[in-house]
Amino acid sequence: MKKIVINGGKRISGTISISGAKNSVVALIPATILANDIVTLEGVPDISDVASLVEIMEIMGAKIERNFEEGRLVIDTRSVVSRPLPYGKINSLRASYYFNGALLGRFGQATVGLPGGCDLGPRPTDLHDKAFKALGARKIQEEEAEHLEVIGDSLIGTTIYMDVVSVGATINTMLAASRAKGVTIIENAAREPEIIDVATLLNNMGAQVRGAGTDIIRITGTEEMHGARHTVIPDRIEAGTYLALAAAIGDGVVIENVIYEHLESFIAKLEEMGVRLTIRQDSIEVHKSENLKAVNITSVPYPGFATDLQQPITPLLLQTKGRGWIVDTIYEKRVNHVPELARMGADISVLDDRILYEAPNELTGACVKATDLRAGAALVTAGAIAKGTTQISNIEFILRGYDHIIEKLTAVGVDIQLIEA
Ligand SMILES: CC(=O)N[C@H]1[C@@H](OP(=O)(O)OP(=O)(O)OC[C@H]2O[C@@H](n3ccc(=O)[nH]c3=O)[C@H](O)[C@@H]2O)O[C@H](CO)[C@@H](O)[C@@H]1O
Ligand SMILES: C=C(OP(=O)(O)O)C(=O)O
Repeated sequence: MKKIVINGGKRISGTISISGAKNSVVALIPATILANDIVTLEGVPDISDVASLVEIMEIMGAKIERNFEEGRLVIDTRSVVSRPLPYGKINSLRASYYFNGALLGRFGQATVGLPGGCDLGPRPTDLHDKAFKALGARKIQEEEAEHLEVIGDSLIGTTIYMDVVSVGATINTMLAASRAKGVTIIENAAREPEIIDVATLLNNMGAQVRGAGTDIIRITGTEEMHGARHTVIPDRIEAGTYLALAAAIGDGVVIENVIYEHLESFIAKLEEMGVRLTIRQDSIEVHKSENLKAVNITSVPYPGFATDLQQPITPLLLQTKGRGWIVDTIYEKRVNHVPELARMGADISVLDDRILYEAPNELTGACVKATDLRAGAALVTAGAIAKGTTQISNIEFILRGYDHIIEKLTAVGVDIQLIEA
């Protein structure tokens, strides 16, 4: 079993370069199935979610050349067949549900094991079902998988209103509708940058997706799609994680390969706290920041404060002065980092789905458990801030989404190691 060990309490400085976005690439890889051709993805992060998706794609018959050093995947989907994708690998990540939209679009049928991903409380998929049904597919629930099949000759475009803003359901609908007959309109669509990234790839593959990034997306289905080359956008969540770390213990840290506009609500909170930043074309410099103020955070759909960043920013909040709270309106049970931070000496608790904290806190190293991906990122940050040694177990969650985290943090002066325990 692997663990991360951090000897914390040291100041950091230098440059961290951000990798391609996990929450984009996990949709881009299944999207390549729609092409029946060769698609090259650049800027692919070396994370275990990508490794799992590559394995699943190979089981389906895709031929994949991977060069993780250069961040490139060349995916040939010409010999992909729609075979049942069982539980197991599929269940190791959430994004396996994008195979439903992609396989349904290309083959008119899909049998995919139930999705997994981090335990953030209930993670329903009723809106995905609603969209597939509206497009003319029926679902047969099997024991550990679901089977989808087109009822008539093909999927038929229609108007779909999303009752809740959902990244997953918006992307899955775009995937299936790209190969449907006629026009599909998604109303109340999610507006995350990852949705624009997926739409860009689909359009480069010959689809006609218009309006991605707004809450109305219009997809004109096409019979044929083809190969393309695409560079994944930078990971705004990885960037936010390291910006928060730099604000807590940095003596000048540059986070490069970022798109500032994707991080506006996060940066606004850092500025409200008093963090000193210089924003450049594609990098953000975090200066040594002192006397930070406690702030309140409410996570909401983009362009609001991202749910994925509420856990990674928590250790920084603990270094401010005052009282504050966090409410996650997307996943209200996303609070598993709280008891672990309390074990490190934080004055933090959960009351009625609201995280309450009082700062400043002197954190001390402890043995803690990463219960999910972003809780794990929060513990890495807390471990780097804390005095003494922190041992983090369950780190496979962290490796789902952070490319070369040990190397990147070592380079700026964090005393961090991966050990076999
Ligand atoms: C809007 C939002 O911030 N989405 C985040 C969500 O995406 P993810 O794709 O996991 O979740 P969705 O965006 O689909 O879900 C948003 C909300 O809609 C609800 N829902 C979703 C699908 C459905 O069929 N029915 C339903 O009720 C969910 O319970 C949740 O409360 O988690 C990802 C991983 O942490 C983040 O990267 C996304 O930014
Ligand atoms: C929880 C996350 O991912 P997933 O939806 O894949 O579990 C995340 O990226 O923070």
